[in-house]
Amino acid sequence: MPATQDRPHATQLPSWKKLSDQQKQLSSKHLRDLFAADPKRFEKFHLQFHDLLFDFSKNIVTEETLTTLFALAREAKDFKDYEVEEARDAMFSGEKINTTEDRAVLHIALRNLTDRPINVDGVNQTPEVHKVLKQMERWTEQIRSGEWKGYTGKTITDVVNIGIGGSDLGPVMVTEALKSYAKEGLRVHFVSNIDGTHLVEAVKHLNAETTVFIIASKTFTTQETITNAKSARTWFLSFAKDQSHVAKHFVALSTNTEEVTKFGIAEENMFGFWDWVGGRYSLWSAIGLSIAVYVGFDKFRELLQGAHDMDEHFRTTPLEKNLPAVLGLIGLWYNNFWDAQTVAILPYDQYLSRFAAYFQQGDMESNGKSVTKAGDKINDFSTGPIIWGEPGTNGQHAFYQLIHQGTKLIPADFIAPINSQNKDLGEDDHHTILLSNFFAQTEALMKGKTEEEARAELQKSGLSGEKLEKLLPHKVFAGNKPTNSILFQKLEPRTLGRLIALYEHKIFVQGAVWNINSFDQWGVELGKQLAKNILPELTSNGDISTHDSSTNGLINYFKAHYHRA
Ligand SMILES: O=P(O)(O)OC[C@H]1O[C@H](O)[C@H](O)[C@@H](O)[C@@H]1O
Repeated sequence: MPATQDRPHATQLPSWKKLSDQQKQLSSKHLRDLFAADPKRFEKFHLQFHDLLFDFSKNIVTEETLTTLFALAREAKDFKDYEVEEARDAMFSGEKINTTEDRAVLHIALRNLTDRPINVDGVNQTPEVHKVLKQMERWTEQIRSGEWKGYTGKTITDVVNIGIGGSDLGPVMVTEALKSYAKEGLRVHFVSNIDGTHLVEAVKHLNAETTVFIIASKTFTTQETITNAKSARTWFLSFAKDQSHVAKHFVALSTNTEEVTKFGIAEENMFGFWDWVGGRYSLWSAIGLSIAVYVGFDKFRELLQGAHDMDEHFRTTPLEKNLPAVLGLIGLWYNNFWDAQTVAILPYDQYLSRFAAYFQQGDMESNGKSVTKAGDKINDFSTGPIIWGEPGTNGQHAFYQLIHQGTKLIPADFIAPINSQNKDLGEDDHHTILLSNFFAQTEALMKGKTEEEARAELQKSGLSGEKLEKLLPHKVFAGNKPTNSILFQKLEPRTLGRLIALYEHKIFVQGAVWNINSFDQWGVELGKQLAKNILPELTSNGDISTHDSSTNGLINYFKAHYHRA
């Protein structure tokens, strides 16, 4: 790789320049015209993978745009180590692509249920992965069958996962998504926030005799998790009294045996994983134990299988037919050439209510970077988008107004099952109503409503003259708002696995084009460091004057009004 001063930026690449020109040409066109000009647009711009249908025809793209995006993904060899396909191969072969932490990135190994060896430093990781899966399976069955008893000999009814970030969001999202597969009489709860309220409210109605705590922390040093775990232990011991009962009620998911043992959890109750599992990619590892116990190990295995299906697709399919690549490159198109700052993820499925929140961490922690892998400051293009969203149709009654008529461009992903898990509720079919909204919204966002159409509508409703003219501009929809539509048969574990892995690899593709490290997260450190300094100041005597006037003012105001007990 050339020295910093000789390295071209992504923006100087031939395809980048072409895309910039194409954007200028396309900005005078409307999606309506693109559809009118080509009746085969849907046929051309959709892909299918097993039960997933990915329609990207309602994007402001032409075949030329896509060809140039694929070219962009393949060039840029001269300023980085890998183009996208090479970067992908490097990940799959266990290379240490997380360069700032000198780690491999192998969540794909966690769902490799085959015997294909995946080596790190010459050591095949597959047998170890399968060993932990076996251990998880055993424990899951013990809990679900009632064989594992609490300290008074009762069957476990409640499992509380204590973790935060990647050790919380994945299990929260997936247990919600697969709720319909849950075992009757076994509940899962999640405690993540250091705010004591979270723990207090979670355990309020639980019985210590029938509750198991899963302490989930890759590092086992995360302040929130360890504090919550200690308080959970205090709560538990206030009933169980005897320290020896902790063994039957606390298990740990971690890479840090030493800290787990120090906490008082026996090694046999620890489920391990490895430094090559990033927190936000860890639901497939032991971190998924709460999922496995809730839905059963077979279903957890199906989830892994689904992700593995997508891994294989991503690994072996040319970019042109590769779902994560197309999703990623279209996202990059808006991010870098249309100045879109955000992406809305809008699942028309109540079970996917935490999907957007999950990928807030997945995407924003991965691609929220402003230096390249080589350490060059990025100041001429934008990296990871802001991810947000809520399930439809709730979002429609809340924030869609801004997507339709605001001044910002918000590309959106619409996601829905074709068949609901819940049918025959009464007179009306909820699911067709739900899906009619999905189709209507994507159509409305694409087409909009012209002034002529709005005028005709107002006239039809009996309005005319000045009244009509006054109202008219408010009734116009510009349209031309891009959306992706993803439909799948039913929210089954295997499908969910495919869907999550699709978004994971989308993040990978974008990070690879931008040449950033999508697998570290140094940005979360500074606040943690400062909080460590501030904590003793909150309980010390007298006013604080070591910070800026705002921070001093806030701390001193807090101290003046805080009552510890
Ligand atoms: O699993 P842990 O080591 O407790 O880490 C939990 C979380 O905290 C960190 O601050 C990171 O930002 C996350 O990526 C991580 O998932």
